[in-house]
Amino acid sequence: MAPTRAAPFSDSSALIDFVINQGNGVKGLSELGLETLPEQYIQPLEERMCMTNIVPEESIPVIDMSNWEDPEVTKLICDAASEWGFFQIINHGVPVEVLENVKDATYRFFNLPVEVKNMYSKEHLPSKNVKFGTSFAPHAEKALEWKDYLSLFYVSDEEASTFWPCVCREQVLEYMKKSKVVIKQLLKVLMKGLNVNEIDETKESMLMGSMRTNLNYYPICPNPELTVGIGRHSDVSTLTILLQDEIGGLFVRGNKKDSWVHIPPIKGSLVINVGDALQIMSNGRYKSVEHRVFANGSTNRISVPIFVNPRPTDMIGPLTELIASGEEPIYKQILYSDYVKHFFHKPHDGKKTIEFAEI
Ligand SMILES: CC(C)(COP(=O)(O)OP(=O)(O)OC[C@H]1O[C@@H](n2cnc3c(N)ncnc32)[C@H](O)[C@@H]1OP(=O)(O)O)[C@@H](O)C(=O)NCCC(=O)NCCSC(=O)/C=C/c1ccc(O)cc1
Ligand SMILES: O=C(O)CCC(=O)C(=O)O
Ligand SMILES: [Fe+2]
Repeated sequence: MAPTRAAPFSDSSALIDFVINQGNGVKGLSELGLETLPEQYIQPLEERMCMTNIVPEESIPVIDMSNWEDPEVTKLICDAASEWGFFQIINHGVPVEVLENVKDATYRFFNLPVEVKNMYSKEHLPSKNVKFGTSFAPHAEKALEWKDYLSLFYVSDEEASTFWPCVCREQVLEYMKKSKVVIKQLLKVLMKGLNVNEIDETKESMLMGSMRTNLNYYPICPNPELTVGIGRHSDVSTLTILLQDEIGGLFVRGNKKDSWVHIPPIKGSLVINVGDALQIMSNGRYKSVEHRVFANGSTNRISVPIFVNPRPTDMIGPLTELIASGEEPIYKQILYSDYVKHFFHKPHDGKKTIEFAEI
């Protein structure tokens, strides 16, 4: 590790150049051994961890998927999706070694030399489906987030073998493939909870027509209390399947006013959350809930979400079955790629994205 330095950058543009343009990311910053957090990462007071009202006595449901068709289990799933928007699943059928392999692969990717990782940045790769980046929307954010990521949009195995980094390709593909079984089970249960008993081809495309896996890397941070790993947001997916490591730091908005609830790591479990697309399709019945990730002062952390999405070309809106049964639609029909573009073009701002779809 380089000797400890307080402020190695002459000005703000030198730091931005190092982190974003040269592709060193926050991992590069972290490895400089900075004593203090660069000011670009200092979040407004209200977004910081010290201002957060954490409720230790609450926790999201943990659901055993062994008997996923049992009415008691299906009720737990539907209730969790409408009350919390988040739950953890155990005995979900995705082999532990598949999960361990994808975590190892995440470290392998981020430990590559900067020049190699940089080949996967937007500027350097001809494919739009692979993106190595940092923070969320660095050109639009007032304060940056302490996170680097690799985002992999799945098109086909052939496309992946051409463009995805070979150090993680097979492991991510296997993780996606093995997760599909439990994704289908969850969607079947959630649709049944809305009295939608058949998932035909059109509906399957709307629910899970495209998938994106992100490898998130949150390096050790000086002054973690001043910044965030990821700011408050809800996902724009239908469902997100999240693998986190044993470090912790993911918080979800609780049911009490202004409260936040920690999602404790459980070995072998997966965190499931409802995204905006499912909130829209269920006409508000299932909730996509704000969540955020704290920065950590002593340990690197990784997480690997699979975002299960409609296809970019799908029109999404409240399901016809719900409207036919007499419900008043609260969301309009929108082109899914317009919704996602709206999300990516602005900094994280909690639950605001969904206003784009409101009538
Ligand atoms: C609308 C997309 C995303 C892009 O369309 P495009 O017209 O080809 O436009 P660009 O590729 O130029 O991307 C538009 C902007 O979004 C940015 N972007 C394009 N994917 C990405 C990307 N995965 N990451 C972070 N910027 C991106 C991209 O860099 C660019 O930023 P900028 O150059 O500043 O205009 C299109 O690929 C699409 O419809 N994809 C399929 C659906 C899809 O990916 N859904 C997303 C599910 S992801 C999700 O639920 C949550 C993600 C999330 C991620 C990070 C968080 O911190 C929190 C949550
Ligand atoms: O790192 C985590 O635990 C959560 C990541 C997340 O919310 C996201 O990538 O959308
Ligand atoms: Fe998220």
